[in-house]
Amino acid sequence: MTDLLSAAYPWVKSAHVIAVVAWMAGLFYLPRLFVYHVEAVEAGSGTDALFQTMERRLLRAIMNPAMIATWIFGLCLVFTPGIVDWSQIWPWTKAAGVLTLTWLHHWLGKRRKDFERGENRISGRSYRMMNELPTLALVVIVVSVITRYA
Ligand code: HEM
Repeated sequence: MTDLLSAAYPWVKSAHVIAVVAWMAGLFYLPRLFVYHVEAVEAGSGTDALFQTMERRLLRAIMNPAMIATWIFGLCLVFTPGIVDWSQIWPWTKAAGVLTLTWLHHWLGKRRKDFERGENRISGRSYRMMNELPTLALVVIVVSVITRYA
């Protein structure tokens, strides 16, 4: 099994980064849709229904599969011999960033259901602030994997 993972390493890493890009696109875009949904759309209108469709499809067709693929390929990389040394710091800072993004994904999924029920309680300003979280996590993750500081 570990031989297979070593042989597939460049392909698995490529698939991992492709999945990451798709996931990040959704994590940046969904809270931005929520900002406009709160600030510019009247509840119960046709535009409300259109936003709900865009939000549901973004989450189901892109973000959920991309998050799952990122995790599966990422864990394959973790189990590839010689790639991760847990005595170093970078895997832990990366893990903190990844857990933050995974939490944000689930939080956004719950807020999408609130919009669907017409029960959103969160302001556009708060969604704007949440929109900064993926940027912060991305900086931590990319610096961790690229610099691989001790
Ligand atoms: C979901 C759980 C994740 C796991 C278990 C995971 C694990 C890994 C591992 C073990 C590597 C291989 C490092 C190497 O070959 O040097 C890697 C590479 C990489 N990961 Fe992740 N990762 C995850 C999520 C993410 C996320 C969310 C991002 C970006 C936001 C990301 C960005 C990258 C990049 C850019 C590389 C390539 C680094 C390089 O080749 O130097 N990963 N990942």
